Amino acid sequence: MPGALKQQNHLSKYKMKVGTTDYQKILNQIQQELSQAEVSGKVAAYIPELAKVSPEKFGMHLYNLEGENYCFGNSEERFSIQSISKVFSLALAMKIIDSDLWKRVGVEPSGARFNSLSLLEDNGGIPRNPFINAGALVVADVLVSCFSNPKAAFLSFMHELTGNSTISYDETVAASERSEGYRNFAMANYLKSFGNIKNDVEEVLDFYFHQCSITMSCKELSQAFIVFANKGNLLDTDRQLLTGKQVKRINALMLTCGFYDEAGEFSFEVGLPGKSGVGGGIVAVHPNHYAVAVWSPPLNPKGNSARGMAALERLTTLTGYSIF
Ligand SMILES: NC(=O)CC[C@H](N)C(=O)O
Repeated sequence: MPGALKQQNHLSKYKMKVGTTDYQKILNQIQQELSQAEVSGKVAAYIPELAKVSPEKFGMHLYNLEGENYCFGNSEERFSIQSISKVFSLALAMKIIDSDLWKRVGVEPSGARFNSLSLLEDNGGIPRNPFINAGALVVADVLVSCFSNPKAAFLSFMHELTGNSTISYDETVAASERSEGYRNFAMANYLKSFGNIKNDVEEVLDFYFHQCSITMSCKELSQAFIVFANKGNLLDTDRQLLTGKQVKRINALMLTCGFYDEAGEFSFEVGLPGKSGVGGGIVAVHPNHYAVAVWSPPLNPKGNSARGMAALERLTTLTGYSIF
């Protein structure tokens, strides 16, 4: 059938293009273009420890389903993953309770800053999604309810996901965030007033500040996120850690809510699901192809890494493919 043949040719052409992409050449070009470019933005200072990080840091690491690694710059230096941790905590909570979780957290973009309190009033204490702080605090509450030692359980999930038992909390960063964490304290108390935090507010915040304080490098993050590009399977052992449905939902939430009130812009410019953190990291996933992490501390006014967003826009433009 001529029609079928045409389709097959088209598919093999696409495969060939993906298969022959010279990622290292593209990453080198991104490094060259963006290291010199003037990038506006400010390193996060509302967590005092984060203000000490050099704005010059710049690294990127791409890990694909063939198990190949491509990188440049400070790609092996660990930094504070901050809100990127919300993807990991959500994945763990979904493994445990799933459908009940969605009675307590929504799945819609907020169109507001990551730490906005205003929408909670209108939505009766149900956060719009799990990636804004309010939603992540509810997810943290779920994990605190489920484990006798939630911090240890979360780390062991991280170790299982990455195959790397050296990943840990940065106690100095956690204490630093706590010392100035008035807004998150307000938010947790406000959620509690609606009955959407079940545990002691102090305990939930302690867990939340710790999950955000985890340090990982771009290399480690891209390897951790490959599970979202690989339908829930760990790449090294081929073990199924998350179901296909869970991965579909997490990727959908990353695409629509991963960048708060800049999720549309990220989707428009980059065209991949992803998640940012105020430590300057961004991780993005190309399902069935790769996971990529970039780190550059200066943040744009929406709280996302300015150079990181530009780097990922160049990646999907230079490779010529995104999920769209
Ligand atoms: N966007 C972020 O990375 C925010 C995380 C940070 N720990 C906070 O709660 O403010």
